[in-house]
Amino acid sequence: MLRTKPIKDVIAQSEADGSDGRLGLKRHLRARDLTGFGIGIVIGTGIFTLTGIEARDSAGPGVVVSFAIAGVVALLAALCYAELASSVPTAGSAYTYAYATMGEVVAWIIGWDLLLEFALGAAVVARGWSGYLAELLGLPTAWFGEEGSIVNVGAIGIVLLLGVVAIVGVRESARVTNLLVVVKVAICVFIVAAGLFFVKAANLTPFIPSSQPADAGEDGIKQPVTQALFGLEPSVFGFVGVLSAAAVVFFAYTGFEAVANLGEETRRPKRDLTLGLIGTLLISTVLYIGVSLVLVGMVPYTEIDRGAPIAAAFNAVGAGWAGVLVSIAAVAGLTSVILVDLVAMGRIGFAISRDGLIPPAVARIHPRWGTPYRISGVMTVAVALLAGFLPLSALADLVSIGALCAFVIVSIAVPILRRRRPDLERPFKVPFSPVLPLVSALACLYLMLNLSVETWIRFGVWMALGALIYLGYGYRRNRLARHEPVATEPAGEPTPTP
Ligand SMILES: NC(=[NH2+])NCCC[C@H](N)C(=O)O
Repeated sequence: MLRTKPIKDVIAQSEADGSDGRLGLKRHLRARDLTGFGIGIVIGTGIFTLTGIEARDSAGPGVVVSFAIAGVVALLAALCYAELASSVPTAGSAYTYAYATMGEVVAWIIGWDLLLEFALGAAVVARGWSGYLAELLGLPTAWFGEEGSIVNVGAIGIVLLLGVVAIVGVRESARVTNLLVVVKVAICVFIVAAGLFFVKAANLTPFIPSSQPADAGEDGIKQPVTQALFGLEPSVFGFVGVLSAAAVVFFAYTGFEAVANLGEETRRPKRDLTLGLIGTLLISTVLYIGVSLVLVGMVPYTEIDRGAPIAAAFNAVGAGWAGVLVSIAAVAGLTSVILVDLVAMGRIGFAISRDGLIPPAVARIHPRWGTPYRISGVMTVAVALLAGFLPLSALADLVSIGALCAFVIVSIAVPILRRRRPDLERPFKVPFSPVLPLVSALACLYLMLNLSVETWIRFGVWMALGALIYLGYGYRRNRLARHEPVATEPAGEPTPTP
């Protein structure tokens, strides 16, 4: 279980599989596309809905500080990702780094965790997408996400449609994503610029309302683990509220890691992955702080709308036309989130099955499209079913805990890889290692602990399921266990098993 996959094999494999002319993934992407993918997956439901809920219920105008805190933590993790991704550009990202540094069982945990994050990320956002679309076009909500309806046709439709785009090619996906990103970023900038005229200083005081007792849910399962552990009275507002809001709005930053899964499809991975990762985070942090500041400045926090806070804020100041623009941005934004989630999910599944921890037959790359079409196809259908039939709104926190868990491992992997393979070429290095990577790991862990008891329980159930699959299949059947070469076979044609 602790066996590691030698880093030279990882590199040889990603180079062989990724060179054009073979049946590998195709190298089409440039730094601009990577940043497009990054912003494509990052800016979405988080800023358009969570901002309102957390300002109203947990942090007040201090939600701006929550976004700043979450942004700094995400940036630290992105620096760690940048070091690993630029020195070992592989489709598996965190999963592969863990395989090379901490051993197979940790790698599997992370791989399984990432599948949760990306599949559920796509499904949760598809739900939100459907609701926004129905509102924008006045469609019958019974089919588009009304509470209690049996099937959500809109969510299924968008997932299948974008699944096809993801399978047909990474270049096609990049084009669609870039277009959507331009629309949503332009509208976000507009929101900030237009909203500034309506900001009232009075709305910003008190900036962090004083603390108040909170509803902890039945058996206290809705309160943050930190409060439950130390037996604190559940509370909101005050700095405690700002911190727990930071853990929730962290969702808005999740997904940037998808950039690191595109290393085998990038022309100059060593340079461009770093640019894509850090560029994505800087741009989104600035936009988030701007948008959230304008929102809490426009409306007293006690009157912020929970469903569509930004559009409602413009309505409240008599600029209802801006609300339409905001809805367009939300639909464009959510579309790109789902698309990039589906693209990345295929790459993670591909990397895991290439190693044989799930059946290797699904790792095959399509000869013309250059994408892992089988695994992407299977997982797209699974996501469509999840999005169509399960009540998902409560599961966004599960996406965040999945992301944070991966970030903890990736941060720890940085100093480990520096010791174990000191000679590895590192185009980008995290400054002040091991201090900064450790701070990053602890900060992510702390945010995890600020998520609710309920979320931890659900996460535990998913991980236990993963452990069963590993023991039942992956542990025995994978390539390292069977002493099969991992680097020499031409991609796309799995070695016939005797
Ligand atoms: N892989 C993921 N984490 N996907 C979900 C991304 C969600 C995105 N950050 C948003 O605010 O809408």
